[in-house]
Amino acid sequence: MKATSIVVLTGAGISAESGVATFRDGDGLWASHRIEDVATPEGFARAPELVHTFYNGRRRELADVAPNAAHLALAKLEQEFKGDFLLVTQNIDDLHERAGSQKLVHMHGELAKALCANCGNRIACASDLSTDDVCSVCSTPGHLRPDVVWFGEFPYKMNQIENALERCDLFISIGTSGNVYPAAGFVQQARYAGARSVELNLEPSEGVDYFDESYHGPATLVVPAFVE
Ligand SMILES: CC(C)NC(=O)[C@H](Cc1c[nH]c2ccccc12)NC(=O)[C@H](CCCC/N=C(/NCCC(=O)O)S[C@H]1O[C@H](COP(=O)(O)OP(=O)(O)OC[C@H]2O[C@@H](n3cnc4c(N)ncnc43)[C@H](O)[C@@H]2O)[C@@H](O)[C@H]1O)NC(=O)OCc1ccccc1
Repeated sequence: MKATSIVVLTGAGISAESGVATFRDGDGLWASHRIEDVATPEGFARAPELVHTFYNGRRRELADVAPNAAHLALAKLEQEFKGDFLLVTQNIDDLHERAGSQKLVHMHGELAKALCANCGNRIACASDLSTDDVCSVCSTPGHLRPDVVWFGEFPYKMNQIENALERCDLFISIGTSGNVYPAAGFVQQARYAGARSVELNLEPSEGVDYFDESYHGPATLVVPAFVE
């Protein structure tokens, strides 16, 4: 792999063949749920039970899915690549970790964690959350929420991500539709830094014209083919 510093961005498409729903495909999450109700702080304030049901369901599903060849190919690339490497995922599932990825940031949070909206305490979360749950630090009930970034909220690890984008000479975007910012703007930031940009996706994304190269097909085929 002719590169000295790589940034990889992944979206729901990389987990689709593992059986994790995407957002915008026909049977995607946004086809059966309103973003305003389940993925905004306002929605959580209005009807926290509805939000807990949405994320509890997605957390339970993780027990029935496993990393696929695309997740495994990225973990192998990370291990073998001698240069700087950062995997930035928009996904809140834990399939990258289970595939062995370590140089990984979840810019939109993780289902495997809960956050107290009152005191900011973070805890590991492997079971359902409810409004009866009490924070072990501030001992107040009803403030524990999924540790995910909702619309209108600031994504996580943005400084680390932007530093890596400024340094990278290869930017690879996998399984994302390029609809949601700031992630959808990373390709421009990488190009501005002089990086070669590559899209690996089932179909052309919203931002396909920003990429130097694009290879379209199922992630389990195009990702191993590109990184090996
Ligand atoms: C709708 C959109 C227009 N709105 C936004 O972008 C908003 C507002 C906004 C900010 N800046 C803007 C600029 C212009 C316009 C709007 C904005 N952004 C925000 O609110 C963000 C916070 C957004 C985070 C929201 N939370 C998510 N997820 C966590 C929760 C949860 O998971 O429930 S977003 C969620 O949807 C996003 C899109 O999903 P994708 O992963 O791309 O999935 P999708 O289904 O859309 O596409 C799947 C793709 O895979 C492909 N595919 C399918 N199967 C396969 C397959 N088998 N193989 C390969 N590919 C496949 C398909 O072809 C498709 O292309 C992901 O980010 C995902 O995490 N916060 C913020 O901006 O803070 C301030 C700021 C500004 C600048 C700099 C710093 C801070």
